[in-house]
Amino acid sequence: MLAVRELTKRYGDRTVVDGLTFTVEPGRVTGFLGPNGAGKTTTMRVLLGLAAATSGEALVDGRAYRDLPRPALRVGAVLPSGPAHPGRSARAHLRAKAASVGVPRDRVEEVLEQAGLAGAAGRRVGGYSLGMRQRLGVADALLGDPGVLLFDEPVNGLDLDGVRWMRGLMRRMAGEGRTVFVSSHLMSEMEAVADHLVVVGRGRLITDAPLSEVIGAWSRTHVEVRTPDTGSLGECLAALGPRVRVEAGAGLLRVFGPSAAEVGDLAHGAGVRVHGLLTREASLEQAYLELTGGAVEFASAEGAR
Ligand SMILES: Nc1ncnc2c1ncn2[C@@H]1O[C@H](COP(=O)(O)OP(=O)(O)OP(=O)(O)O)[C@@H](O)[C@H]1O
Repeated sequence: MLAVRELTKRYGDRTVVDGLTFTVEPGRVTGFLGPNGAGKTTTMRVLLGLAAATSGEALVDGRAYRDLPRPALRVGAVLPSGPAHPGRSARAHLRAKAASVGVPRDRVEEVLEQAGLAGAAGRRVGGYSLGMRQRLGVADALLGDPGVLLFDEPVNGLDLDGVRWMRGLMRRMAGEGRTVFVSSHLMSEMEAVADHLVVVGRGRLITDAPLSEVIGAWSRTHVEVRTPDTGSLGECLAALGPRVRVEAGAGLLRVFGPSAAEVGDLAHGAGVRVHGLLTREASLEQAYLELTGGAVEFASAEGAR
């Protein structure tokens, strides 16, 4: 289990994590979601003892990382930097680590197998593809058979096979009762893998809730209509009464309530030209945009509009 309590991290006069409190429970995949620069990596680094908290605490199984006896047996992390020296083979790297953390040598072959790297284990890591380096990161994290696993943007740079494999691995690890905490800014990825979400923006907690609850509360299936005559169609829709809600944009209406067929028929009946009609299902992406709209640190001018 992970517990972050009132965690604050400052770099100079910049507060990048700001009084963050949440727990990550075992037996499920918890997604750690937030815009670029929201403080996800920093929080993970504090949990892993790689950065010091300015105040508050970040605990693994009730203790700060530095106070964990044999931490590699408690917590494993898959980080974007990857674990190994490029001149070494994966096997040599893992054997050295096994010796230093007191894990039997046989375990190296097991984790190489689990990570799908057995066939390439004798090759220099410097020649590995990004996907193979990610797999080595997984083998490294699993070496001590830890109950807690952290993944920082684990599918970055992976091909479809790699993405599916990584998803399966995270689900399996949670199914075995481990604590699985995974950061990402990829909505589709989180929707596919997470049971629970911790969403942050500008270092602060935005929400901590089951995935289904986040989608249910912050996103609704609706119909998107592109029309050069938003005014007339908007009026027809408003006449349908309170079961219909309409949001207007430039040449675009978002219609909550009726189906796409109803909206299309209504437009046809009213002689309004429609250039596009699309059902947008409730999704994490929609929910996330609602939730984090005000918290994006590096928005493009287009995004900000
Ligand atoms: N060592 C450091 N010194 C100074 N500033 C830092 C340091 N590490 C991170 N930051 C800043 O802290 C902020 C939060 O960064 P962090 O990497 O934790 O965010 P993130 O949520 O993981 O974002 P991303 O999705 O872009 O990785 C960023 O603005 C970053 O520039």
